[in-house]
Amino acid sequence: MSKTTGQSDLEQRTQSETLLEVRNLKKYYGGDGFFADAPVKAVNDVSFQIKEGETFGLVGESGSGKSTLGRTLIQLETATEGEILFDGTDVTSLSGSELKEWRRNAQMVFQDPESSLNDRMTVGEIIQEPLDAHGWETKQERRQRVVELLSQVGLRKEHYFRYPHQFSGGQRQRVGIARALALEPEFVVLDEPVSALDVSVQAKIITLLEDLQDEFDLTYLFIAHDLSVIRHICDRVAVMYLGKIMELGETEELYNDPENPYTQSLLSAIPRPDPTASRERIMLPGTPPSPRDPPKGCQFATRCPAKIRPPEYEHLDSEVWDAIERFREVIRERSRIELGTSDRVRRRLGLFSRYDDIEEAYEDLFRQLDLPNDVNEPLQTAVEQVKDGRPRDARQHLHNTFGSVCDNERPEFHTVSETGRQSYCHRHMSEYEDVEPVLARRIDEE
Ligand SMILES: Nc1ncnc2c1ncn2[C@@H]1O[C@H](COP(=O)(O)OP(=O)(O)OP(=O)(O)O)[C@@H](O)[C@H]1O
Repeated sequence: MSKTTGQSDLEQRTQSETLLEVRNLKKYYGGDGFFADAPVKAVNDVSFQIKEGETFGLVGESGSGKSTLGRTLIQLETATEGEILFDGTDVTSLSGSELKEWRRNAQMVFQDPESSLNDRMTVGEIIQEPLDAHGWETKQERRQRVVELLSQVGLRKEHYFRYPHQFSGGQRQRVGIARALALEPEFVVLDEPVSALDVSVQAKIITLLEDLQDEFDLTYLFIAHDLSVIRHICDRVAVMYLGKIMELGETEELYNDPENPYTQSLLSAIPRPDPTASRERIMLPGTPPSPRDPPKGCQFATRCPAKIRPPEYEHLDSEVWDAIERFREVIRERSRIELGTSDRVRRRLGLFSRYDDIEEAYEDLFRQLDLPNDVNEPLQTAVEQVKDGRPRDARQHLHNTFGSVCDNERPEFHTVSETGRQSYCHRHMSEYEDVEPVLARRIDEE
């Protein structure tokens, strides 16, 4: 990338061209066939752009869809729907030589250098393999290129004939990087490239990646669950949850002033050097829902500490509200279990069935709480419906009573800063209270 004097790297990258534009991308697994389960919605309608020369981060909990998104961008996976535009061409529709050319130009470095390198090949052969596959120049020039790559990633010529198992984790990752760079790609997906390494080695590999980016004008998609690594290396970052992007913007700004309740919760978990610093840890209740059955409204609705409530429950104690949300989670899970034949027979004979433990769940969650009538009645109705073998009705009943816009409608992306940061949350609409005071109140209550 050419540099203009007086501008920081970030300023230049902000102004630079879009390398890749992702539009409404979906990647579902399974779900084909009449009797199949619902598909796993690993990536569920995401749109963003990656600029030339930047490092774009993807962060989020395990299972949020980061690797699937990375693999789909370089066409190791076929997109279910949507577009990935590179130079105006949709790479999801490529085939034959055009697809081969895109695969040359877009490479991937994997998390685990242990298993991603073939232990029966020498390091030289491993790095040379993509050159051979693409018929790059002559055999002698390929050998020469490998020697050059070894030196570029900080290895030596004599390493050519060694085997991966003779190398340390850091050295193996250098081999993985050399292999990815062999065909001079423009775009590299780095999928947790340092998470399997010791901390001291991590720093060296990150420095190497930064140096290589400058030297070869590379654009990176950097995937990690480690928030500190992302903060260190990425210009911009997208925070993912259950297949969706929740917030996207410049890294420093997003880390200093997160706007989305999910980003706030995620960042609050980073240990702070100063224990008296103001940000309190937000404990997320429950577990992420199944990606086969994601919430219909906001993906984060079932766990959100700033969830919008129906007006009549606005002032309900947070402890009671959280217990209602957990109870809804239990019922949601019940409604996904189909009772087997023996369980159905047991129920008909009046014996204990898997649905009967709903009373226990109710007791565990609400025993110690003082429940107003307009809360307890719908809960009791739901308990009876589950015991009666109708968990789906119970789920719907609780949805009708306690559901809000967060359960019913997908949020829009809202611009939440002057630099154009985007956040996916209903609370950014003027008719609702902002996220910040709601979370502050909750933390005070705890
Ligand atoms: N080949 C596959 N077949 C079926 N489901 C899959 C497949 N690959 C991923 N998934 C599912 O897709 C969802 C997203 O997985 P993915 O690996 O992309 O998440 P991730 O954020 O990268 O998590 P991790 O950090 O644990 O790798 C998960 O629910 C996962 O189980």
